[in-house]
Amino acid sequence: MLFHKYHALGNDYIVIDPAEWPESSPPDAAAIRAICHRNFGVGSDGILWGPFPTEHTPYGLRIFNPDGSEAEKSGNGLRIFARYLWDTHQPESATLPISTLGGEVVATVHDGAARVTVDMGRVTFQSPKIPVTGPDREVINETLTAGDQEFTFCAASIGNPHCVVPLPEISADLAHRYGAAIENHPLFPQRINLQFLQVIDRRRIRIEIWERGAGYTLASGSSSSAAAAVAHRLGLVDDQLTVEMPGGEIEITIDPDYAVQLTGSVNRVADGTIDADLFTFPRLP
Ligand SMILES: N[C@@H](CCC[C@H](N)C(=O)O)C(=O)O
Repeated sequence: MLFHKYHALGNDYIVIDPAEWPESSPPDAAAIRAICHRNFGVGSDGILWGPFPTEHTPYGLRIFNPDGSEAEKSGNGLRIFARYLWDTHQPESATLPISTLGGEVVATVHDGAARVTVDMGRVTFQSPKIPVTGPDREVINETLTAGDQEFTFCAASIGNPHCVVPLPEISADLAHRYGAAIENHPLFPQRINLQFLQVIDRRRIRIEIWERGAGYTLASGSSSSAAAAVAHRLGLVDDQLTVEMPGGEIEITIDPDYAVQLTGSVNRVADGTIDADLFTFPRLP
């Protein structure tokens, strides 16, 4: 059972290639939780299962969170997967069409594979598409209560769902304190990824992230895309900007139709073998 570990700005993923796995289906939720566990497993912010052939591309990808749930899209997961394909599958072109549950995207590997760009698709703020409960509307500057605090938020989807909370100052502590309550808020029937957003200037924002199914992470590509698109929609930033996260920086371009392109580094960490003994531990905390 081979695995390949990469990180994109500290957002780490394990690639499991179906061609190297003993079963034809991906590991089940319990096995995913064990593999991703930071103490009892290999440790990662998720699992990338692919490539497998689809109707439109040889590069099908399924993305799993460390709690065993499946995500529609992941910006850093896609960038890592493109780098994995480049490292191991000898693709004819550095531009790779990849199919996810959240739609088809195109990734481009460049700078000797040190950096990867992904055309993430279009951001929508429309409630049924995210989804957010209540009437059909753009979810801009609404309020929610989490624990002891009321927040003004915007919601967006770029294939997967995001809640963006703009504030004058942000901290990792905010994400840790309110992340789980907002992820599981009744407004969001499929749960949600959360970003606290601080606008530095018209070309730079900072975010702190709480990911659905993963918790606090050092970086997130779809979160960067959603937060940048919200900041642009609110008129606070230009259409080209840098997103600062605890793990590093991503460059974003936003088209007039809110199609988002993101670029940043990807690093290869390790190739290894998962031992069957990992799955025998009776109960993970
Ligand atoms: N780290 C990712 C997002 C992964 C999926 C997310 N947790 C979800 O459930 O939607 C990224 O880089 O976009």
